[in-house]
Amino acid sequence: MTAVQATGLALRYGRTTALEDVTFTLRTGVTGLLGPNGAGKTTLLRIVATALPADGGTLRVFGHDPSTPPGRLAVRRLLGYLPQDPGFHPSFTAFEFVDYVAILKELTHRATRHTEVARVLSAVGLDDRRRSRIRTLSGGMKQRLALAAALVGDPDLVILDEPTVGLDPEQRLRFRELIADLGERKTVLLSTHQTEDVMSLCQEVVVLDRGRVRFEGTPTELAGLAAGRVWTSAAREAGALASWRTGTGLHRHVGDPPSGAALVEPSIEDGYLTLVGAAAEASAIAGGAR
Ligand SMILES: Nc1ncnc2c1ncn2[C@@H]1O[C@H](COP(=O)(O)OP(=O)(O)OP(=O)(O)O)[C@@H](O)[C@H]1O
Repeated sequence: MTAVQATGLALRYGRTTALEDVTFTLRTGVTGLLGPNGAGKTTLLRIVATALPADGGTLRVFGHDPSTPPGRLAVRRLLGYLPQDPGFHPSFTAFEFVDYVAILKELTHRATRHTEVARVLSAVGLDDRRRSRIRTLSGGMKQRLALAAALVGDPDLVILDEPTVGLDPEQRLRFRELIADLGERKTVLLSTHQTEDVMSLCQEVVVLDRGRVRFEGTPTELAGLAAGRVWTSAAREAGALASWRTGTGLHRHVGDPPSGAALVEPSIEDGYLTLVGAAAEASAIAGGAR
């Protein structure tokens, strides 16, 4: 079932074009949103989460149109959103904060609501900190608290803006399990800079670059963009789109391989670099030609 259909979305901040002609579809499962800094990911998530109206294009969330007040309300009832900078009241306890969000989400029956708040706090591993004041929590704990708030009420669409930032490896693993389970039943849109998150969690991936969709497909298809374009060698090679020294001491390169290069299996990161690196190179050439 189509959960979100975005067609030709556009948004400008003054003279900055943040999004242009953005079209994509989300269904049940986890979709990763990748893109360089400033690509427009947060802007897009805010639009889908009804926190920001688009300047152009159409958006349907479970058939509702968020550009109308009743449509917006209907979408908000089905939505959980973890923004990039969640605002916390530092003197609330963890429990009070999630309980407050649950009230806003119209969970009016006190006992049922409290059971639900306890459920999501437990799901993010904050059982033992439920009575702690938010100001006493670590950065990673606050991130998990924001995730709990996004999950309260079991929403059908969950939008997560860089949810793994600040999580330690164990918590990241736990987060992936939680989101993978959620993706069995719900629609999850997840913005991240971690290609590992995409590899281990996402059935679909959308790559944004400079406000435009550069790719929409599966993680395997994204990796496939770099097929025949990744190689290793003992020394750095100047002609590659991207090169880095790996832990083994070998240099890994993405780009046009020289003849006889030792080709290796591409990863999602290689596919992403092929896409974004090629676009950056093309715009540099276009800029240079002017
Ligand atoms: N409130 C704003 N006013 C003016 N320009 C903005 C505003 N918010 C974002 N921008 C600009 O819009 C573009 C897209 O920004 P956005 O935050 O959506 O990107 P992003 O992909 O989420 O980046 P990051 O990965 O760094 O979080 C950037 O050029 C940014 O500078």
